[in-house]
Amino acid sequence: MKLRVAVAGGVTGGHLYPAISILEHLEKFVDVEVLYFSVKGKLEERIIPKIHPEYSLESLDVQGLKRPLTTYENVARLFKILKSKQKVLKVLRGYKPDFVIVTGGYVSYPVGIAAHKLKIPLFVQEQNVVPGLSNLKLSKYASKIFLSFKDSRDYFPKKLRDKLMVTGNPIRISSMGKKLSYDKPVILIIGGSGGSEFLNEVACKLAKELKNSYIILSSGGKKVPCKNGNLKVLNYIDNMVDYYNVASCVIARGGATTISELLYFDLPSVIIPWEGSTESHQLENARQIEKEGLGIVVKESEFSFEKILEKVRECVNLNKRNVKRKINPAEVIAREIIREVKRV
Ligand SMILES: CC(=O)N[C@H]1[C@@H](OP(=O)(O)OP(=O)(O)OC[C@H]2O[C@@H](n3ccc(=O)[nH]c3=O)[C@H](O)[C@@H]2O)O[C@H](CO)[C@@H](O)[C@@H]1O
Repeated sequence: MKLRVAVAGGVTGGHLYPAISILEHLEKFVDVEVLYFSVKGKLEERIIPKIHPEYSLESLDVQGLKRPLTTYENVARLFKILKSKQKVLKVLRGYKPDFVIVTGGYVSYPVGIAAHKLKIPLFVQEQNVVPGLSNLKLSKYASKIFLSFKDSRDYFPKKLRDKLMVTGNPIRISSMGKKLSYDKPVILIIGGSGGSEFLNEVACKLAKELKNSYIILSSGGKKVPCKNGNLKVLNYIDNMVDYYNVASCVIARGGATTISELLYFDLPSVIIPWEGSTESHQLENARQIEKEGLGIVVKESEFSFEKILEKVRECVNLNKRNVKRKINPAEVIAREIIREVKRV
């Protein structure tokens, strides 16, 4: 059986990697041909050609809506989204996918709406505890809505309850097959897929204090205000699993996909959610780490370096590693999609 699938979800790694993980798991069961709607100039246009050159990319010129939603600038942005819907409709009419998957972010909206208009089965996947606007709007057209956390159920209307499935967030971690090894504990600092200047500064201060550790920082290409022998700065890490494998402690923002990865790999962590995130959703994601007893959440507004230093020392000493194999939520989602598509 060969299935044609059209996908949207990107701009940030948090939306992109779950989509790729689902596609890779679908391929374990059936042949798939993939058309990916990307956003012009964004992360997916750099990553997909590198890891899946066989996917076709269809680039859309869209921008997300600013908050508060009632700003003048949003009129032009909304117009771009509606215009891109026409392009998506045309592409989907020609491509005739068997189904469409969206994993959120503003690019998902025109693609999901077009799928609904053309009566193509639509699957929505949400990473965050607090669902994103596009996914919420599209949920009423979806055949199934896959949720990462059960707390998300309350955000959807009661009449959609039957379509909701709590699966966990698909984990897509690339390995270079290269075993890294360090002779001191490794503290991995990731400011999400775009980096965080705030965490870059924290990394500098920690490197100065914790001489008996290596600090590895994914900086997102943002400014790092120091150079230090035990601080290794990478603009972007292509093989996260290799670094997760050697990390004793991870310091991160509250992006849902990073949080899910930390939970999946049972990595002790200190989470400092980005407070500018829409509806403070990063704080809600981060709380899941505390719920599982895997780490601690420190609010940026209550931040003090001394507190972080103390928490990082505790985190490095935790050494909690649950090596038992877990089922990747992507596998559950892939099986469910195939079951649904066969039913139609
Ligand atoms: C600024 C912004 O809009 N942030 C949102 C975005 O975050 P963002 O893209 O930062 O999302 P996450 O932290 O959830 O995920 C980042 C992903 O990129 C990967 N990675 C990261 C750094 C690196 O060097 N290499 C690498 O591969 C991580 O392993 C992870 O898979 O999507 C998340 C999931 O919807 C949301 O919760 C975040 O609030």
